[in-house]
Amino acid sequence: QRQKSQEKEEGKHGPLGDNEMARVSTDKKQVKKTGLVVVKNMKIVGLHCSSEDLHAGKIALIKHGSRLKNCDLYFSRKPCSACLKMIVNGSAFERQVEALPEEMVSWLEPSGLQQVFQAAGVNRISYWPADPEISLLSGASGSEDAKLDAKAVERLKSNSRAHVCVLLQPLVCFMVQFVEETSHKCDFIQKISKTLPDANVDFYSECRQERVKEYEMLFLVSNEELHKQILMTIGLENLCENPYFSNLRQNMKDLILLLATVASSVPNFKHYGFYSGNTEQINEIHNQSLPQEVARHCMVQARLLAYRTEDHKTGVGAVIWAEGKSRNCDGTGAMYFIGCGYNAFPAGSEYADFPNMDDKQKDREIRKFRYIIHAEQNALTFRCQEIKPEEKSMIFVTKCPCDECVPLIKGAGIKQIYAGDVDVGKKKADISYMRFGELEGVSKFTWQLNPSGTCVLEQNEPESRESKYLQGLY
Ligand SMILES: Nc1ccn([C@@H]2O[C@H](COP(=O)(O)OP(=O)(O)OP(=O)(O)O)[C@@H](O)[C@H]2O)c(=O)n1
Repeated sequence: QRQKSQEKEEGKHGPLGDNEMARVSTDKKQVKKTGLVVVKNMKIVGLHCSSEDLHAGKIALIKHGSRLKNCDLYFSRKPCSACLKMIVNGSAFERQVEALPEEMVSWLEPSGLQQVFQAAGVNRISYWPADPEISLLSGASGSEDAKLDAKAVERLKSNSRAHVCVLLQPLVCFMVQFVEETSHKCDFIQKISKTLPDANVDFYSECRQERVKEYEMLFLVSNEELHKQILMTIGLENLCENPYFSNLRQNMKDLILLLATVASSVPNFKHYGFYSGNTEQINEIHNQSLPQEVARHCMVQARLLAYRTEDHKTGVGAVIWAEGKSRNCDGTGAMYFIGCGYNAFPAGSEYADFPNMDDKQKDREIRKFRYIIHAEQNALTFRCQEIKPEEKSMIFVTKCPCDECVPLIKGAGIKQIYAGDVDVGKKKADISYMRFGELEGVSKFTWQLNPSGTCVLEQNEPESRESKYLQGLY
């Protein structure tokens, strides 16, 4: 197909010259996948990824437009000049207006000023301090274009109101250890150990090692000298001296280890995945589950969120995605982010505003359960997009939805639930999990061994379907 459209193009404009072709192909190679999180008032309002045609920053502009005003953007690579110039565009406007004499400002009012402020840009742009979006890794010393781009980025940065920075704090003490222990004990790993008691006990550590390698490849410049050169080119020469450089590398490695640990709690192991027990259900196109790799990825997002919990004992995370009717410009394909949440006391409450005892506490009045907002409830409350009844929307929850949440999820029009079912059918002291098993009209995909005995992905997922999604999610 690509060849055909290329021929068509050539018919219109004449074939591309050799130089032009070479430029196009190096351009493609230089643009590495970039992830981007858009945050407004401490709330995630967008999760994007670069696609074949567009960088993540441009996608955010297309999707949010002037709603990017006052947002914080978190990039997995330093954005290139083409993205940055658009993103800081509005902020420069605001600065100009601030500098205008008072008479001129009033002259601009009412409609003129309003327009200027509507165009105003983002607050802060943070990026991961490794290889930038226009890769400097293509040659030992980086290609000329990439270096020029890095210079342009610096220039745009120093002339913009938006604060462009690296945010990489050391993890709190014992964080990795805590995450490892909790990941090891999470419902997904527990289910494998229960259903396959003689599975290699070390499968969890093996998965973790694999993930660490994978993420180091993605996020770390393995050669330290090369990393220093990159930092120097992207204007971070002050981080190249020790102890700053070694601290930076250590913080990056710790975070990679933490991500890999969380990811290995939803492991790619044997034929485990999110499956529906009801085979009739999976035959209907609308109810088809996502490719396993994508479902696992979204569940890892939910697992990460669970660490923000305000519950002393159990963290739960939930993420809602929807699939539009057609593939759009985002690297996440037709899938787009709706909202996310974790279990916590009502937003804005202070420490000790509410009781926080668990069900072991005899006095029922000081137990937490009447006050804690469940992860699914927060995801629904703080969603940034509407849930459209005609679209396939899905929620990923790290724990089985309880009786309070099941009717909410169904009532909100969510079509699919991905969850664990370890507690299903249980009536605990304060929370019951009876309704999930009986729930109808919403497809349920629970973490289990593939009931059909073979790997569904190999059996009937054409490769294109898997890659259609995966393209964007990493
Ligand atoms: N689908 C769910 C299920 C539970 N939770 C949260 O998970 C925590 C613990 O739930 P659970 O372990 O099922 O309840 P209990 O065993 O009663 O918890 P505890 O022993 O801590 O009282 C609670 O904060 C609850 O709000 C949630 O957010 N979403």
